[in-house]
Amino acid sequence: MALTPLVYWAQRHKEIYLRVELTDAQNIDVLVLENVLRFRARGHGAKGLNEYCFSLEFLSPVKPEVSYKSTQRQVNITVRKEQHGWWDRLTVQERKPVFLAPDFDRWLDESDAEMENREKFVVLKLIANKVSYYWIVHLKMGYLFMYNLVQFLGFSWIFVNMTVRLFIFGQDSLYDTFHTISDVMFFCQILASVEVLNAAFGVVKTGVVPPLIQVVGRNFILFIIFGSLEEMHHRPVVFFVFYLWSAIEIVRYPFYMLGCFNTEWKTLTWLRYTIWIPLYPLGVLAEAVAVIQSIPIFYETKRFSIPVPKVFGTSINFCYILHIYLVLMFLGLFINFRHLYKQRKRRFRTKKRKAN
Ligand SMILES: CCCCCCCCCCCCC/C=C/C(=O)SCCNC(=O)CCNC(=O)[C@H](O)C(C)(C)COP(=O)(O)OP(=O)(O)OC[C@H]1O[C@@H](n2cnc3c(N)ncnc32)[C@H](O)[C@@H]1OP(=O)(O)O
Repeated sequence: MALTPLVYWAQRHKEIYLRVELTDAQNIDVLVLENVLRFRARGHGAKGLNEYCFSLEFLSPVKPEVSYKSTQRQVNITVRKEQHGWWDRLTVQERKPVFLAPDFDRWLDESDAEMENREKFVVLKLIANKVSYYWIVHLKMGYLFMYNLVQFLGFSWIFVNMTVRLFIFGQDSLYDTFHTISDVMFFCQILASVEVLNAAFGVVKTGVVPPLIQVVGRNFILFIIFGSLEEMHHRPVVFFVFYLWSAIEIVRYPFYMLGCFNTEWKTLTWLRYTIWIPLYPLGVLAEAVAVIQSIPIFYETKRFSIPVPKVFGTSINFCYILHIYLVLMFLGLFINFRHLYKQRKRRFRTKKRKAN
């Protein structure tokens, strides 16, 4: 006659765990049919080596798929509940079968189980946060690296091209800079607007005003003063402005590229935070010369003149706006010069502290 083994049980919100006390169990047969679990196996139980079996009709619906694992000491069975929830007891009949007892090794009451679930949830959330943080950091790094690489290639092309042409054609090269370089310069400067967005959205750790001044300032010169006035295209001032702009960028962008990998090359860092000292005032001076040279052209051609109501005259000549812009340029130079000076001090102070 088949005997009944001792069975211990515990539950979670999603599962039922059964531990059948049978050592070296063989020919195990477990199945769930119409919410009734039937177990049969041969092994060493309370009555020695024998055929053991039992059946349990569950309190609430369970999934028909059942999984079990046999170890030397016991058979562990897991049954999944059809609906997540906490059961008052295991079986339909109120009286507990005599072979069934709580598994105190795994026993949790409802609130403990909820706590366990919550802990699991918190751990999973932490893992998910870590994974998404990892992806965000790597995406940001990849994006910044590609951006800086493209700018570096663009400005290197400009700088090398202008230098080679200067060596080959000498002074003559100063007169056709716009025609040979402007397309790439337009591309790089339009792209540079991204730097304002990077600062605004916290992609890089810097204020919005310095890049905004730089982008607005340069694009004003490029599009309004050079781009819109054919008369300016052949002026040597274009050469000086483009050369000064690209001279700093072929240092700045590789510095950022290394920064994306938390790497630095001391000489490059020094150059990035030093050569702006002569280059920035020279650059703004060259831009001011360009603006001053463009004033008579705007005055004569009346280009971009702003129409006003008749009582004030016919229009405001754009050259008056340029006078105001000249003042703004030196204000902008002052703001960015101070910003870069602070960045330089911060950079070299931290370096010194790290060295100590
Ligand atoms: C409000 C509008 C008003 C308009 C008025 C217009 C007036 C215009 C007047 C002025 C016109 C100026 C025109 C420009 C002329 C010239 O350029 S002349 C040539 C010489 N120029 C220069 O030397 C300036 C070069 N430009 C710059 O240095 C910058 O553009 C800057 C905005 C002036 C300063 O850059 P900033 O990002 O603030 O400083 P950093 O120290 O370099 O960076 C801070 C941190 O951010 C990280 N970072 C920044 N950008 C990137 C990036 N692209 N990729 C990766 N990381 C980046 C950087 O690594 C720093 O991080 P930490 O290292 O952790 O500190």
